Amino acid sequence: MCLVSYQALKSPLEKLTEDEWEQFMTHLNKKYPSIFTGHLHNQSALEVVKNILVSLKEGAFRATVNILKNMDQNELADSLQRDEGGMNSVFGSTQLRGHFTYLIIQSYPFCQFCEKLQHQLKQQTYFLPTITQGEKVQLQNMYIDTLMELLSDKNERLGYLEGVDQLLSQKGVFNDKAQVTFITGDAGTGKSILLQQSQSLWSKGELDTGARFLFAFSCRQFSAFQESDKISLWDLIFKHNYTCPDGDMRNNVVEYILKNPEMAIFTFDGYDEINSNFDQGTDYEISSPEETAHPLVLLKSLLSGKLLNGSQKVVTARTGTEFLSMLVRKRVILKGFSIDQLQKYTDKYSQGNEDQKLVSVQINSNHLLQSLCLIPLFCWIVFESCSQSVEILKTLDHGVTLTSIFMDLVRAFFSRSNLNIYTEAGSWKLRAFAKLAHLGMEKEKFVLNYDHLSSCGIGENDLKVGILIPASYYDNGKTATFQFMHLTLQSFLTALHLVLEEQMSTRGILQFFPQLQSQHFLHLPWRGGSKSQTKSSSQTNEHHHYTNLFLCGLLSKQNNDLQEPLMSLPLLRKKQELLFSFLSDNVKLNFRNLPLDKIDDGIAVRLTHDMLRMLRYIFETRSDKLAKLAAKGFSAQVIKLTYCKVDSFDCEVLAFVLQYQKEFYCINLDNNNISDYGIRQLKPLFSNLTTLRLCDNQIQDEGVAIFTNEFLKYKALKGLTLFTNHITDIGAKHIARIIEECPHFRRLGNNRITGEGGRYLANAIQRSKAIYYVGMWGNKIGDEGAKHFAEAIRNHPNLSPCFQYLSIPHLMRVMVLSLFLKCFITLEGILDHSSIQNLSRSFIFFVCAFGLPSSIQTTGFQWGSSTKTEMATKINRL
Ligand SMILES: Nc1ncnc2c1ncn2[C@@H]1O[C@H](COP(=O)(O)OP(=O)(O)OP(=O)(O)O)[C@@H](O)[C@H]1O
Repeated sequence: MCLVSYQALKSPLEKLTEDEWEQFMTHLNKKYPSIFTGHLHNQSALEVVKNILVSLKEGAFRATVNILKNMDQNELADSLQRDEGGMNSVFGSTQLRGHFTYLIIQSYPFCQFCEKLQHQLKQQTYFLPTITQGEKVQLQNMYIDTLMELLSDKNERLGYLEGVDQLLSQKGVFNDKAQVTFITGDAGTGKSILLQQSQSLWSKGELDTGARFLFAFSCRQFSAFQESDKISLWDLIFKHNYTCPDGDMRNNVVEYILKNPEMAIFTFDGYDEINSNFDQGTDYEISSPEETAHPLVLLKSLLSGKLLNGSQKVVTARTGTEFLSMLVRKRVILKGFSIDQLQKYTDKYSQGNEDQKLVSVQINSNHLLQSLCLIPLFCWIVFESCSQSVEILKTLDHGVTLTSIFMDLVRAFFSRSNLNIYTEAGSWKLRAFAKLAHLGMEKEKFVLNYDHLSSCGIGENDLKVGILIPASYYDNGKTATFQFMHLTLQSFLTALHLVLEEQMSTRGILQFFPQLQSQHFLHLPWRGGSKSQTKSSSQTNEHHHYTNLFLCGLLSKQNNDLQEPLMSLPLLRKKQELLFSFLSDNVKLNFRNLPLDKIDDGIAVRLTHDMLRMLRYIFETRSDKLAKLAAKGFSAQVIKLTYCKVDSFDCEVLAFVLQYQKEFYCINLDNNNISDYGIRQLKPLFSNLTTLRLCDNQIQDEGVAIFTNEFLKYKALKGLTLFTNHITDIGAKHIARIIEECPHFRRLGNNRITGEGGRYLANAIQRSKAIYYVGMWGNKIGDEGAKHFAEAIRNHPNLSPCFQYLSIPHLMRVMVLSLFLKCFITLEGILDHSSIQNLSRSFIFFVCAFGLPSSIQTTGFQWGSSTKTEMATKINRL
């Protein structure tokens, strides 16, 4: 049986000619560079098939079929696919392949460990965390891709990963020499789950890599070691994480990895959680996996490539965590669910369960909740809490806040153990967990032992509440250790401790705000700074930011009913007043006298991500006074929040503060992630908006429909820029209405507008007397759309002779058509060096007929004299 499958893979390859074989090997090596580490040539089909099978296992057939298809060897690919289908149906794929892989393993002893590793990872990654007792949710049933954006080293956006399988592919690599794929994202955007999914894919041979070993670590593990601990890399791997008996097998694996380090992937989850108190000396690194050192030194040496140079590393961290940029090969930013992804998630969650269907309906009908749920963690909390208690479901009707959904989560945990936080026993237990969370947060300890637990009054029995989960696998179960079910839950309970603790000095509640506390930053010397350097608040501990946010929520007057049963009213008032006066001092300090810039749209004030965080604090308090105070600081014509990591929930925050800005103004939100939900939250601001900039923000047609209706109500809109979103012809129809009624410039480049949308827009342009600018590059309006545009600009009072921004092929078409229509246009389009190299004959004829365009604006490329010379040469060659 196994020989059949082996033959099945080998025989089509043997049918390739010599050239085709070379081609096959080139494709294989390009796609899976780590399958062959030595010479590619002169490998027999037997060797190649063995290697493909050992590396890609269950994915071997699919990979070979894809490569054959890419080579246009469709017949061979089809016959291979038929063979695979036949074998699957006759023998059952798992059994057959398992048996076959076993035979292969006999000739590669280290593969026994690979198999073991795969099996272990398969088990480790099988389930998703859940609070519902006894019920386990399979990752593959609940996993939904999130938005995984690729960024360059200069923060330029490079597009999105289409699936987790591409995580280690060449897509988005900007530094081939570096070895770390660095994934960042806000709390709960799914970094750990992304790793879990990629590990699961690897164990099934479905990750786009040929690596044979994957070792997964949680960075928390590194903080659990004592400062004096020293171990070798092999011990860290084989004794602490993945048991491999000493002797032949281990020697074999070690020898193989040493020879082929690129065959090993190391993943490190939660780099932001590394305890900063360790200082191992700036330059101390080791190069031998046999050498013993503190595990943090091992980590540092692995990431820098000093140790096992060439091995692949994947690191996840919260947004804003420092990391030495020269080590980064590829950067991925997780942005949570898109609207469609959220829909898929809620559909999956509510399958077959009536309560959960109700939650889904709630989410769909509550805009604020929808925005919150774009963060997978928050969505998960809402579903989990509501499945525990119908009471909680009812609370979603009222104003939902980040703090309230975490309070619901805690109540859900307690109700699971038939405890109520407002009874004496329940409140006592709640305080104990809150005290433990605070103890850990203060010491940056995320792995806690029995001593810590008992010092806070938590006994073994309390573990069944589920707030704490075992972390002992970090130490092979030798000592029992625990962690909070999610780090954000630890942040929330820490804030709760600050509020409830009577002994705590009132000043003590502000201890995690950077300005009042001696700054306690995450620090590894080689992260790119030194301990002595002063850092901005964005570099402070991310977990403290969440604690502060929850503190603001818990002390909000709106949440009085949450706290009142748990503490004395005078103490609550005292703490509320202190926080209020602290925040208002801060607002005065940070938002008054902000530097102003003069830009095209007027006098601009630029808000930073740190300021946005302060606004989030204010929003969580729901204090109108603070919001008014902050709004005073933005009395400029333009409020700029570009590249500020504004998401749809932040739009509610902005609306809450900017509602007090009564003058007309422009808001620039380019390059954020606000989506249609964000547009909905911004609705209260549209009456005062004269210009709205929303480039690259995941806007779809629904969002366009919302602001179109708003803008048409007030007719104050002058500028609207929307390039690089997901607007289709439906959105174009809405925008056509805006063009007719609010005639100023509109930028619509790089959307999904086709000929039909082109027609709506062109007709609107024709009717609009005052429009003077339309940007359309990067759409697909085609010849049909171009024809309508050419007609529209003929004799147009403002757009002739200035017509702009159609993508190059369309620009050509418009120009040629315009010539026929005898409409003279000035070329002012997107031209870069390569497009000039490829200038079409029609363009050259155009130039011959009319001379060089008088004004050419280019993207990142000036129409300089060398270009003109180049043009002249081309023309002379005609
Ligand atoms: N892609 C996803 N599909 C389905 N559920 C997800 C996904 N990503 C995250 N979740 C849900 O959100 C929860 C939190 O995700 P995760 O722990 O990965 O976030 P994180 O970004 O690592 O957070 P933190 O920075 O706080 O550690 C998961 O336990 C899971 O229930």
